[in-house]
Amino acid sequence: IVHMAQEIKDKSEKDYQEVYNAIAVKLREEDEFDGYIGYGPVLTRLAWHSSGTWDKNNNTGGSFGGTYQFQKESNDPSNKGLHNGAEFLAPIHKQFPWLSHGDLYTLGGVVAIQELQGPVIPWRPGRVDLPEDMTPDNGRLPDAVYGADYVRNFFKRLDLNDQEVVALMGAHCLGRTHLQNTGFDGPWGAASNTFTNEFFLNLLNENWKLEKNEAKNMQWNSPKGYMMLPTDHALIEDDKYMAYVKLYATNNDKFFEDFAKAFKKLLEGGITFPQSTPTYRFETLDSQGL
Ligand code: HEM
Ligand SMILES: Nc1cccc2nccn12
Repeated sequence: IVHMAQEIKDKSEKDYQEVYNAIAVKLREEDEFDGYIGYGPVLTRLAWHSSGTWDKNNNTGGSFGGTYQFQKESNDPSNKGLHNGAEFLAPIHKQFPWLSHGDLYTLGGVVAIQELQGPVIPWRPGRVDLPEDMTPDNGRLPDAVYGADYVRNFFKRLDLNDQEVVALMGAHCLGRTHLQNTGFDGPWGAASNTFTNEFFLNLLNENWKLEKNEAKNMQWNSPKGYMMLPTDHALIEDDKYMAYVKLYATNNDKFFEDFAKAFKKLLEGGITFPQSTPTYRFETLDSQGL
């Protein structure tokens, strides 16, 4: 299967910056969601989950077709809680009906990362809505209970290597786990809505204890009230992953640079873009003085 992005002839950078700004203003205004964490984290997770269904071996799934809009995909148990992000974006889709669902879900993640003071994520438009019968099966997203070998093998299907996997996992600096969504709890300490390299600093500096949580799942907890999933902790159990954890803990610029590249790659998995498609680097509200 080839997913060829369509050439968008009648929309300019200004039009897409207008969509970016509409999402960013709504994000700034609706700050009370999830105990004043806001919608940034769940929008980031929605962009990742709508892209993470891709299978490089047969080029099915991925962000191209916007199939998260169909219940078969949004009701995947792996997607529990993401409806909050989709409901946040619904009015944006009404305001800009020319934007495809695939472009909407991925752009939402770009806005979230950039407005939470993360790196600029280069982004290309042109994803095309696919019919419901092209929705990939459930079960393509990762479980949290396994170790390094599982993580490494899982991300091979998304064509992502050790360095890209560690960089991307840094997005777990955002938001929180919710017992009612995934059976993981915490952090009891302040959950963050600012994009930093603290995930890596916490991994290296906290005193982690493996404990059974209220949902009978094992998770790593620290005295300061932070938590890590088994798949998070796996990054300091494996020498190859550990080298990148240390790199990103000590070099925030390198983390930002590598995260931006890996997140773009994740959001574009399986898509062929025409040579003529521009790559947009959007301004944040702050940098526009808005
Ligand atoms: C081994 C791979 C991964 C696993 C097993 C995993 C698992 C999880 C789990 C269990 C949660 C808690 C969800 C909830 O209870 O509401 C979560 C949250 C989150 N994940 Fe991941 N994740 C993985 C990779 C990623 C990647 C690659 C990204 C983005 C680049 C990401 C971004 C997020 C964000 C932003 C949240 C917070 C969501 C919120 O606060 O509502 N995760 N993840
Ligand atoms: N915030 C958050 C979300 C998901 C996973 C995770 N591990 C450590 C922190 N964290």
